[in-house]
Amino acid sequence: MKRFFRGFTILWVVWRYGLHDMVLSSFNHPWLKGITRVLRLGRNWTEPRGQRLREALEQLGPIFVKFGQVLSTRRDLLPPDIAEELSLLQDRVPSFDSRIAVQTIERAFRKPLAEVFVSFDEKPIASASIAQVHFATIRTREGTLRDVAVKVLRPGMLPVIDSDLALMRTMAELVEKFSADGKRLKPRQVVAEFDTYLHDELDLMREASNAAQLRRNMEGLDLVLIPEVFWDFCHQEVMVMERMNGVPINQVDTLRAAGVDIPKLARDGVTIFFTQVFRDGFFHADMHPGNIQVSLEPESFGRYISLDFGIVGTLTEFDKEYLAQNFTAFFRRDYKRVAELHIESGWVPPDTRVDELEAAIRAVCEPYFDRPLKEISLGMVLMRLFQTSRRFQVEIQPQLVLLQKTLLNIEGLGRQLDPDLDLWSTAKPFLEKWMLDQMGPQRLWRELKSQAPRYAKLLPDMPRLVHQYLARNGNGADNDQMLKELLVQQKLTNKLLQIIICGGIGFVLGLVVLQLFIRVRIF
Ligand SMILES: Nc1ncnc2c1ncn2[C@@H]1O[C@H](COP(=O)(O)OP(=O)(O)OP(=O)(O)O)[C@@H](O)[C@H]1O
Repeated sequence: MKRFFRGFTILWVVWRYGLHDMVLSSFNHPWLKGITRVLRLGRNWTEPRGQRLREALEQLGPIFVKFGQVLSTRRDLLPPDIAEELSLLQDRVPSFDSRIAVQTIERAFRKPLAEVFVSFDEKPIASASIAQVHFATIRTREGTLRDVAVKVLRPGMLPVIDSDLALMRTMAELVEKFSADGKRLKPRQVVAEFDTYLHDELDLMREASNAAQLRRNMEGLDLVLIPEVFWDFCHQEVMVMERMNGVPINQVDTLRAAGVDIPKLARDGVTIFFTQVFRDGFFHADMHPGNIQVSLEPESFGRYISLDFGIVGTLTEFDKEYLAQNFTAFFRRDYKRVAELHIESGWVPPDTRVDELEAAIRAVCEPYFDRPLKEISLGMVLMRLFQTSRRFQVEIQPQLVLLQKTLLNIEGLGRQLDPDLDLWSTAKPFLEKWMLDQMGPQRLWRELKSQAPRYAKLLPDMPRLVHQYLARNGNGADNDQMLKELLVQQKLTNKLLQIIICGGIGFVLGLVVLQLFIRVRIF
């Protein structure tokens, strides 16, 4: 019954903002076009379609607002006017009663609030659709007092999410079935991705583990602070972390007045992102200004503070290679290579013609070279590349779309701080290092090192294994014969080892020469 009323509300909002007109007019069945005309009832909407969609989503509540926010990042799928308008969506939701937050904490830890925290500020400092944040103080196992931020999930979200998602799935199926654009927009896939995203956000243990991993990865870099997670105080619905103290990144005047080197800050942002992408393959993917602050504390002055670890992206070696090779081929204007890379990846249907794909990529990328290098947006290049690839039925992996969206955020942020930021020059050393790392002796050494424990375990066992084998397979003449065979085999193995060592030395020398070549030619 509840779902019926919710469905009815959605239909009403859709009609009120004229969204049916937008959706139905794209449907290719004549009878649906007829219904559109009837439903229009002589009304005409003066506001742009993007604005109407945004207002409708705001009216439908936080889950739809989140959906719009996530959708706004899919610029590869949406027309620019809609994507732009959806990016203005903000989940301005009233905070929930702090008594409910306290109840959630007490239920999670099965003890009164006063036994969990030394002090707890009942007034939330931030509130969003899924969670709200309170400040508190804890006593750690070592007995020290620490100031913390406590993120508490909004209660009762799961049934609301599940019911709204069920309705979204039905709408997606309809759009996919009847709309002319249905196949291209992949609405069911988009809703499925959103489903995973929302359910992930509902598990704060997951967010806490993302934070811990990112903190470990960023330790040596000295450019960004990530709050420490206090695992003894974490639960699926409650996350307790070190309280950070910084100035939001968009308060540039405050930062400048405090003496922060703003152009360096812009470069550091790019460095952090590319380190996360190319070194770690694990990146913060929710880089909106609300989640980024800058420390003004003397011991960490001018360093970034990163918050909110609900969305992270992970990249495989294959993804990284795809990115690095595409970027470098793009900057050499080698569009044939870009097309070949897409075909080699196996994402393009086998009957695709390389020359057609190459021509399409050239048409998309070439206009960028009209601008100075510092004005080129890697995020835009990637987006155009994905859009072009889609026309050739290339399935772009979701993690790469997430990366492209984050790249756009980083670039936007970087250029807001320093309009002269040359993204390519800042990114180049990473790609260079990564490419050398992939082909160089370091890789060989790393592989050998990672296999070493296996050999270290096998070698001491060898005599025992040989003895066992001989014992099991009889004695006397048979054993003599077997020992002879073993000696022959050992000789062969020695020969083989000599060949491998010589070959290895030759290979390493070859790689060194190749590296020198890459240094000179590629970059
Ligand atoms: N460790 C922390 N120390 C200090 N303040 C924090 C900390 N974590 C979060 N906050 C504050 O709470 C706000 C909301 O936190 P966070 O972004 O993690 O919540 P959210 O519910 O995921 O919000 P949204 O989805 O809108 O980004 C932050 O913008 C920041 O002001």
